[in-house]
Amino acid sequence: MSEPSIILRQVYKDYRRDEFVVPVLAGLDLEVSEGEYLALMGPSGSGKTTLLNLVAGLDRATKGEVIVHGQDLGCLSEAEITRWRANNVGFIFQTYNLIPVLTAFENVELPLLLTGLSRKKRRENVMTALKIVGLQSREHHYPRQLSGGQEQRVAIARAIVTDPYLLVADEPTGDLDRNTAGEILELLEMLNREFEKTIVMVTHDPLAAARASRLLHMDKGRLVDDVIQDSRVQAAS
Ligand SMILES: Nc1ncnc2c1ncn2[C@@H]1O[C@H](COP(=O)(O)OP(=O)(O)OP(=O)(O)O)[C@@H](O)[C@H]1O
Repeated sequence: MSEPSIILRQVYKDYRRDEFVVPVLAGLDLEVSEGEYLALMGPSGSGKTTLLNLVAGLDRATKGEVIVHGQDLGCLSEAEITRWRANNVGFIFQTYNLIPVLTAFENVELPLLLTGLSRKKRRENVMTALKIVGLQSREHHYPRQLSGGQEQRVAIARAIVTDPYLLVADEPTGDLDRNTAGEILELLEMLNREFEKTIVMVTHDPLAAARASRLLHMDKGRLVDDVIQDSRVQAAS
């Protein structure tokens, strides 16, 4: 662990609905070190996804600072933050969000189409990512020809293909049975330990949370508990 590389200082987030203002985060402070694997838990509506979206540059704070990997996200224009996201963040969703008419290879290649990489280099990077998730033999398969667990693996390959600094995962095992969920969690843990990806994961699943190196509990937009889980492997088994 080194310098904090995600810093939230006095972060406020309100949503506006017509003339109503819904305050969700009210003065949140948080520091995450490079290489940490953070799980966010808490009741529905407590602000977990809101926090995840701010850290990933998908949404902006109403007030306060969000600094990720040395970049103050509040200083970036819309175009700059889109580019920043493409280079720095990999996204993993509960429902995989694969494009049904594209093969596994083409789905994983998508984020690389925004870069200036040659076709040959793109192919190399896609095959490396598919290999890391154990699906190099499924490159020509369409999402409907894959199991849920395999679809999530393809989605993870797509998230890592640009070699981002940060992976954000919103309920990554929410749609999977227990065994398949365990395999996906092992993969995330490997990406954290071996590839040193910083991970922020929202989850309702205590088994998933037990895999993380740090567990934050949120309630009503506040951080109410912050636990370093040194014994995460034992806790998960
Ligand atoms: N775009 C939006 N516009 C208005 N209100 C929103 C918006 N997004 C979220 N909210 C509100 O903000 C609050 C926090 O939502 P958030 O999705 O961050 O909670 P959560 O802890 O992730 O919940 P869950 O576990 O159910 O996914 C909720 O009351 C929600 O209704």
